[in-house]
Amino acid sequence: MLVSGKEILQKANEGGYAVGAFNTSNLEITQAIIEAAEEEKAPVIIQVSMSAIKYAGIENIAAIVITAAKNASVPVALHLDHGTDFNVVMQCLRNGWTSIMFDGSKYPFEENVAITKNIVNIAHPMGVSVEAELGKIGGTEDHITVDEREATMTDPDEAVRFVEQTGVDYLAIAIGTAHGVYKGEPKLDFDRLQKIKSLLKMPIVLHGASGVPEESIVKAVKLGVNKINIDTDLRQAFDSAIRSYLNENPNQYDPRKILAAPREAMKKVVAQKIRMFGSSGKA
Ligand SMILES: O=C(CO)COP(=O)(O)O
Ligand SMILES: O=C[C@H](O)COP(=O)(O)O
Ligand SMILES: [Zn+2]
Ligand SMILES: [Zn+2]
Repeated sequence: MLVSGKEILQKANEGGYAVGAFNTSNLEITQAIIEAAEEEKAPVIIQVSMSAIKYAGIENIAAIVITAAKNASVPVALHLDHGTDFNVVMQCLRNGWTSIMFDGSKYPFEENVAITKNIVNIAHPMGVSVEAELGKIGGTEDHITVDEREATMTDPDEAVRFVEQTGVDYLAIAIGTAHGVYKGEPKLDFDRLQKIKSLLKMPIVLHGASGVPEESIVKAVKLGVNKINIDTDLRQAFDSAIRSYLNENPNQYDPRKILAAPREAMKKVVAQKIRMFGSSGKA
């Protein structure tokens, strides 16, 4: 069933577990996510970035995810990942998205508040939930020092003011994770997470969670993370499965046969993450 992001994440917050938010850009990734969630009897969030929307076409990807979500036996939300363009946010609202992230982290605080608040005012009457980002979650390839990374982390008091002024439903925070493939082991600022959760008590979102060791994920969930974003781990599962399939079957040219192996590999990763996040059996 297709539901709002808030419906899924409020329950996760009350129950002390996290829900996986997996990025899709096509049919096979969407099938892998939904099939794994159904087998695990878990709620799930399927998210589409602006570049994925550009790749697939907004109506195509909406039709794929919304149809699959409506037919699913578990709650599914369709979420815009890192929306930075007001017009794209409006297009998603018109095309049936049930959750929106407005990422205004590149703006000064007041400007981020103003744009986010405007989006909340439009989305909420439509039953659509809103995620915002405070602090900056960069990429692993951003060449910044540890001190610089620290300076981009979410300030707990600022987070309180931000949520009060915008009315967002969940907040993405920067506590040391980054998008993409980690070079070393990521160091998470758990004290900062604990402080933010104790002040806000709302669902907290962790971006850049691919490649973060299981014990850190489990600790982050215990301290109040309720939405965990995974993209890179699925891309890598797709990549290695399709390469080995084609190595072993060099004469295969049927796309359906070629894509079956990576779809299965991604499904296994999604199921394993769902169990790690504690949302198995929570549908
Ligand atoms: O945060 C993400 C999407 O918003 C995904 O992060 P990863 O690159 O670690 O998978
Ligand atoms: O946060 C970034 C996500 O992994 C989406 O990446 P993308 O913009 O390449 O689709
Ligand atoms: Zn961001
Ligand atoms: Zn992200």
